[in-house]
Amino acid sequence: MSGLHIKDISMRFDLPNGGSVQALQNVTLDLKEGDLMSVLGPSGCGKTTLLNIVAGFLAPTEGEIELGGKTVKGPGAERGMVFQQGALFEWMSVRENVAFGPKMKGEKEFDYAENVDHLLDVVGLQDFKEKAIYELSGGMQQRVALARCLANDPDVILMDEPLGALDALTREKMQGLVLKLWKETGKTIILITHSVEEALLLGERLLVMAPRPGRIHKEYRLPFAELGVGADLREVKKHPDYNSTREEILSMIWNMEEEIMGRTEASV
Ligand SMILES: Nc1ncnc2c1ncn2[C@@H]1O[C@H](COP(=O)(O)OP(=O)(O)OP(=O)(O)O)[C@@H](O)[C@H]1O
Repeated sequence: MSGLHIKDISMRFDLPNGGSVQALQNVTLDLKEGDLMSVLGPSGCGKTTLLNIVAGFLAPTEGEIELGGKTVKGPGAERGMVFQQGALFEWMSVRENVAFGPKMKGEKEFDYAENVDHLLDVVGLQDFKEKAIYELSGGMQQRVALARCLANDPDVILMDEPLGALDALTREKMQGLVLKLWKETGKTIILITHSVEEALLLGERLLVMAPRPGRIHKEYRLPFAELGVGADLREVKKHPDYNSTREEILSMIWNMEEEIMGRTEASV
């Protein structure tokens, strides 16, 4: 893969009442192989729309996505998606869920079985391979979702609030796992989150988006993801720049939301 290029993307949704919503306007972004980017921004700033366009689920009104020199024209195995709730196959075992992609590609079990076992070990599910999905906790289900995504060996992993439904402790453990997977696999990862703390920890690049129209507001390059690999994330949060960057971003998003509220109240 020679990089992911988001080239001057705009997205307008036409509404049934004849109006329209400009969900994204002129978004341009280049990611190189192995980049870990988190995306933050107030509700409605187009984060999910952007991810869906990169995934190929939506075609932009203007602009294009290029991955490895090829224009994205729809979904493809080189882009894996992890959702907030695992979107797993409830009736299959953990192992069957992870093996699903390679099986659908027509690979022989003999060829993929070892990798599936390895991935389940990597995400810490070695003792749960034969369990049914409904027997697992939310955190474990997200581990399955990560392993299932990796089993397809995508170049780019797109995560839409992957840890948003988890309790605080499980979420912290999973943040460590995301960092470990990023380092060990060298995949390019884009992760949407509503948590400023999570965005700081899981973004060596952190993108703040602004709404109406959805656009890039500011990008940060941060040391915390690199420092967090294999480390205690609570220690990373003691870095002298962590709190100041968090406060800066919180104020930025707070001000955007105040502005939206002001506009909404003025228009009532
Ligand atoms: N299918 C659609 N039809 C009409 N409008 C849409 C559609 N999808 C998204 N929008 C609008 O586009 C804008 C961006 O939505 P999007 O879901 O991408 O934002 P977001 O930043 O992911 O929000 P949130 O943080 O609340 O999930 C919003 O105003 C939303 O209402």
